[in-house]
Amino acid sequence: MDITIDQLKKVYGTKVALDIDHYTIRHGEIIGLVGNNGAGKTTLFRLMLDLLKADNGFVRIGETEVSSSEAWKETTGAYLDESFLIDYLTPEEYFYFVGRMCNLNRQTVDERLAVYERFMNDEILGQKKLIRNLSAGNKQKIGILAALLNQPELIILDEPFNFLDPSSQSALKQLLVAYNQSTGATILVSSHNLNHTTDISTRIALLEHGKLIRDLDNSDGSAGNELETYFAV
Ligand SMILES: Nc1ncnc2c1ncn2[C@@H]1O[C@H](COP(=O)(O)OP(=O)(O)OP(=O)(O)O)[C@@H](O)[C@H]1O
Repeated sequence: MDITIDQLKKVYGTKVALDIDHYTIRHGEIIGLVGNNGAGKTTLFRLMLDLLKADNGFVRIGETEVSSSEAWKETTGAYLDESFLIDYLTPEEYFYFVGRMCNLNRQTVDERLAVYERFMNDEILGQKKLIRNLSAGNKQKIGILAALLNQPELIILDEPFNFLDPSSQSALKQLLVAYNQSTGATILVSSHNLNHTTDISTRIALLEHGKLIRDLDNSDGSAGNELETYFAV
């Protein structure tokens, strides 16, 4: 299922937050989205998830414009920020709640989470703590795992390495690449960490001031140097 972005524009007052003429993401790609603060990364993800109304243009997932149908939600998993969580629930309650929305029983939820034991590192399940009392890193992990629960064909993660310790960052990279390879899913990840981005991405999109200024093939890991040079200036 390809994703098509066409003439997509979002403006706040006089500020152009995003202005992309055309961009296509092919099914199975891992796209790394990089760009300095305020470049438009989160705005792009919010438009892709129909959390924002575009001033012009559209995002299509497969044949469906995201703003005109809900069907794509069944095959899309996303975690952008803490607003995706329900902070008065325990992690288990939250996962079961998300599971129920996807018609997954508790046993299936438990089985699917068990695969990510290393990533959870004994700090998520069985803690008898509400999500609001967990560390920023563990909240981030809960959001990412909830996004994966329904085994989506498309995963969108905004700065998923934020707040994670180095071991968890490494575990997340392995987890995402393994998920992509075993399911053929498309994954979009924004990050300020160029090394992590180049480690996992097959293609890298560089956004600045709302414009897509580079579309770099990284299937052979070659985009790193160009990115280092660009950001060093
Ligand atoms: N609700 C809003 N009202 C006004 N301006 C906004 C709003 N949301 C975003 N912007 C502006 O749009 C631009 C793009 O913001 P966005 O959050 O998408 O960037 P980003 O690349 O995700 O940045 P960061 O790396 O800092 O998270 C910025 O100039 C930002 O100030």
